[in-house]
Amino acid sequence: MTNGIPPPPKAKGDDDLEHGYDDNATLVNGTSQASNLTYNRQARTLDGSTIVDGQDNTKLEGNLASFDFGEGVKNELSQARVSQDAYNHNRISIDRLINTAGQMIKDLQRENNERPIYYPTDIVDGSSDPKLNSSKSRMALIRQTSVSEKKIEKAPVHEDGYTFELLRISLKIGPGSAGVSQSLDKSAMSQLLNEKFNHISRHLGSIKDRVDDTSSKVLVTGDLNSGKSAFCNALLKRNVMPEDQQPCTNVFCEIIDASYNNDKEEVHAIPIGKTYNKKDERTYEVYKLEELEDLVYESEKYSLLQVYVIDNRPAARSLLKNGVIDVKLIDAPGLNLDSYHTTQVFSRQEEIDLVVFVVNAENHFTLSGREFLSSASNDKSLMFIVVNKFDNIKNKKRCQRSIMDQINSLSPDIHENAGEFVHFVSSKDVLDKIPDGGDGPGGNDDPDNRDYSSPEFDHLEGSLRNYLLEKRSVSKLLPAKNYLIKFYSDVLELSKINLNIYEKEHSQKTNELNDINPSFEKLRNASGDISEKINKIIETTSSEVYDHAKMFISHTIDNVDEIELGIPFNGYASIQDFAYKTQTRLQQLPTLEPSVMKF
Ligand SMILES: Nc1nc2c(ncn2[C@@H]2O[C@H](COP(=O)(O)OP(=O)(O)OP(=O)(O)O)[C@@H](O)[C@H]2O)c(=O)[nH]1
Repeated sequence: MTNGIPPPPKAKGDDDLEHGYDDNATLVNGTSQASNLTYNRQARTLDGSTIVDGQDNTKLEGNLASFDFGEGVKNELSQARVSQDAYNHNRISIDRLINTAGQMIKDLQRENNERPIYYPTDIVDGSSDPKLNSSKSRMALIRQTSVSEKKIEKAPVHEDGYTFELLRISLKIGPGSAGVSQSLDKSAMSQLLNEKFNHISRHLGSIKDRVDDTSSKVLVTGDLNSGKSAFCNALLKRNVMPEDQQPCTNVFCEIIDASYNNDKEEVHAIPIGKTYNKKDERTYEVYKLEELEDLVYESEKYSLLQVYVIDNRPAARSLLKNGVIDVKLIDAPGLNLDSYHTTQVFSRQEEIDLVVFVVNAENHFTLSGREFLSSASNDKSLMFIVVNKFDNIKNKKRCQRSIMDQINSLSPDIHENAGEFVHFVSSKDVLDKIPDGGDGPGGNDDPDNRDYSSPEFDHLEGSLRNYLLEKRSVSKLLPAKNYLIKFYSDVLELSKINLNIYEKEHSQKTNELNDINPSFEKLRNASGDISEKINKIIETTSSEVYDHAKMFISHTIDNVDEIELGIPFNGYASIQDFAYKTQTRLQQLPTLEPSVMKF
């Protein structure tokens, strides 16, 4: 077979890595923590009745005993629902905190532009560690820890012992240059701080995308004919994928909820060499769902089939789309020499949250299955093992014991948590109970009156949902939480430092004010006296001027008829002319003129 696969999708944090941002460690840590997950939930490892006769396999007994298919399993789905609610609650809280952080950054930047925020530059020399002082010892350390020299650079520590993480401003400090930072003026520091804020803001945006992303990919792989397609159908409660006794699925099939395709059920076949872009019809060919039967053989032509199906189940039961975790199932071709490498590469993609390995209960682990399991990358080492066709097995206990022994030698981690990760099921039994059409658009299924119940399969589904939720919490919510903790502690520390400085400045200014207060009081009193005197002078002067002017005007008015103006009065007909001439004459009188001008 020549199965080509699309290039592994770019991890969402790659952009940040390309830009050399220092906070990717948070995200990388988050991811790596996922690989260290141990699943020791009480409910799964309770000791109880033994269904295996093993002698030295007490752990196995415990794990298998945890296959409690009685009352406990009946609640598996509702437990998953509770976990989903809890996850959703945490996701919403983190979402809100991201929004608040974004707003806080805007406020800080506004403040920083109006009045530069103080950033502590009294940095203790980070190279003071004697281990790092000589070049010889530095090299030894590098060799010993096999990390790059860059990674062992120490973060600058501030005087009060706090180390900024996200708001760390890397200033070149080395022996003999301890004063470099002090020489940076306030505005240069505030600019550097603004750049930091911008970067954090961008990073918060990408974290938000990750937190809001509800899609999860589950790769279903396993030996040829082990029942991978039947298992996918059993999960979907619907016969979507073609099944056959002969090798059948040769092309990777990604099963997605039809809501991602305008609620249309169809298959998008992506020719080898093309990269799928749903918006660009030149990158794929469209087929009807019924044509899937033929398409799955076309491995020479297609690298991937995007299968859009409608899942009519209520959101809480739907695996493909329930708003908390929307699962995309990938039905892989059976493992053989041709497909082995391709499947390995596929399983390592960052997007794949979980690998489900389907084993045929009749054959146990084949060579390729054993190889796949033992060489699984660290991150995907915790995979689900579905031992299918268990209905065909007569001596079930012997089969279980033998397969568990194989698992123990291949992956002790999985064996340790077998109750969660190993499932003995019959996909056929589940499918046999589904009415024709299942939950598809033409299905005659009444979602409220179904009886698909298969305790083993319900348990498997519940474990699967729980694992995806926990994995998600670790790979998406935890890094976001860590980042937010760092952000808020940095901002808190910066605020404390600034508050401290402003309080100091405040008390210094208050002291200065207290010092100059007596002189100020003296001056104020003196100025009060002076202004009183000035007022008095103004008052007496005005009243004198007023009296004098009044007296002068009265005198002039009293004597106006005594002044010979020499203007004849020619009767009332020409009184206007007489008045005008009199006024002109009066103005010309030398004695009156100065007083008229003055007032
Ligand atoms: N008895 C029984 N038969 C099953 C079960 N699951 C699948 N089968 C049958 O096994 C055969 C192979 O099933 P598929 O689902 O096509 O297997 P597959 O692993 O997808 O096959 P390839 O993709 O070709 O590797 C079919 O005839 C199924 O009906 C099961 O749980 N019990």
